[in-house]
Amino acid sequence: MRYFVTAIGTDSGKTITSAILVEALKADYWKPVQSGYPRDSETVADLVSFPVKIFPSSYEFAKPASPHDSAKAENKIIELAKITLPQTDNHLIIEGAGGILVPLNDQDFVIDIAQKFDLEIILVVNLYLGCINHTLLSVRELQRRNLKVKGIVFNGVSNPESERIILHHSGYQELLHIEKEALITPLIVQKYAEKIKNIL
Ligand SMILES: Nc1ncnc2c1ncn2[C@@H]1O[C@H](COP(=O)(O)OP(=O)(O)OP(=O)(O)O)[C@@H](O)[C@H]1O
Ligand SMILES: C[C@H](N)[C@H](N)CCCCCC(=O)O
Ligand SMILES: [Mg+2]
Repeated sequence: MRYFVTAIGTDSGKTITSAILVEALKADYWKPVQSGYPRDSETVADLVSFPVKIFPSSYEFAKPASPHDSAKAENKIIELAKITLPQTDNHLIIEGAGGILVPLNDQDFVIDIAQKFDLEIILVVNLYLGCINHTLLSVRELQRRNLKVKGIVFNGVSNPESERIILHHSGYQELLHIEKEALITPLIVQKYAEKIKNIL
């Protein structure tokens, strides 16, 4: 299995979701493009219960910004052609940066990485007032591109009517709901990994 974890924005819970998926599948992990610190690869390694294989990012930048901007700050340009899928016989969890249409450069977007490698998508939706619109716009773009979507991970304080209308209009299934936790720990990650593993 290879899943590309994307979201309706940044700070949505992609990294915690990725750690849960890595734990559930005992998968390898790859963040193709990383902007800012802490590095998500390190966070995932700290959150899982086993020595996860982490593939190096194709691009890493210091500035915590949109990748096209982080690259520019270092006088670099991200080239989609130079992003190559790590080869592994194991399951692989791939984490995007920010949301779907976050620019890599003046032509390409984060979601083009998933499209290039024909990866199945897991969409993280963090629940806030405004998330319905942001989710349905993201869904429109995923559908316009004919991308295969495994389902949605809801993150945060439950809002049953927001969740229902998102599932209704998207046609996607709910894979998991992550509650607002006081602290994200390896034990919490294991708890959610148990819940999601049979649906992956
Ligand atoms: N359900 C939750 N309960 C408590 N804290 C959470 C929860 N989900 C996310 N967080 C915290 O919110 C912050 C942002 O989450 P996370 O790093 O997973 O976002 P992201 O979508 O991966 O962001 P990026 O676009 O930078 O990769 C982190 O500090 C994380 O620990
Ligand atoms: C630095 C941050 N944590 C992410 N890695 C990148 C978020 C880019 C968001 C760009 C945008 O949508 O305006
Ligand atoms: Mg992240």
